[in-house]
Amino acid sequence: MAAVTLGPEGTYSHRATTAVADDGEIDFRQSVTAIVDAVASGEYGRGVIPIENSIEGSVTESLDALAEYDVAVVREIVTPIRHALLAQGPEFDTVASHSQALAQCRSYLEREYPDATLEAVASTAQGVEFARDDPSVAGIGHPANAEDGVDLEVLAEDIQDQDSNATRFFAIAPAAERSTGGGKTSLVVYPNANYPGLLLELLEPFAERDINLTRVESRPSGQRLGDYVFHVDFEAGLYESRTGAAIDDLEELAEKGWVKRLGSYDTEHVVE
Ligand SMILES: O=C(O)C(=O)C[C@]1(C(=O)O)C=C[C@@H](O)C=C1
Repeated sequence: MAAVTLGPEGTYSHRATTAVADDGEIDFRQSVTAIVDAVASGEYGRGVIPIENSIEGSVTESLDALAEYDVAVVREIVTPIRHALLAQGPEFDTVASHSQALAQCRSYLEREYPDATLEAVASTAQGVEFARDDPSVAGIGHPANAEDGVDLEVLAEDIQDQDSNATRFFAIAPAAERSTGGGKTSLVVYPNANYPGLLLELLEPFAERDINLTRVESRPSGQRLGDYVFHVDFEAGLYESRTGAAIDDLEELAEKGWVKRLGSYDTEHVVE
């Protein structure tokens, strides 16, 4: 079953995908939304998208695409992210990378290259491609990208602002493959309401049943200012009766909006 992820070859998403692509066939898209769209339409059986980073937080395009498209989350992949600075030589004036990678190296870049122009591009691997084409550009990405094609110099390694830098990815599948088994579950809740205590009421169904929430993130609904969609992750499977009861309560609270079950899944830690 072919999988699709963020390209070109050599992105961190690509590395995470090799962990879950059964037959090794992997295609690439230039944006997370295009990946989710391709999986929702059934063009691909699997997709891998970045969700959250330990330094920079949510990948908001991914959260919004999960709220908008009908797909299932079938696995969570957590991988350490160790960035390198790659260029044809030390004389460059621009650093090109994914906005998440630039942000994860913010202190390093301000300290070592305060005058460099930072250019946000579609992915880390695309930034490295630009560096390969242009001596005035350096890329930030996985150090192994230096060896593909025309060699680049690895000017510095481990330039992320925290040694423990890690990113969480979701493997997604067409909605019909939604699983109820697995240790964690993700939901998206749109209450379409705003009153004192609403957020507290949304969290109570989990607290009452001793379900441990691992993340609550709000995103603008896009409908009007101050109106939010909530992404909720917790440690219980959809197959558990307590999860079903908690979701029943949520559906009642969100009677003017909706509750979307993204699926239950297990976590894989990929170390390179
Ligand atoms: O550009 C890449 O290599 C990606 O796979 C994207 C991405 C992200 O969006 O967070 C993935 C992992 C790292 O956190 C940096 C960038």
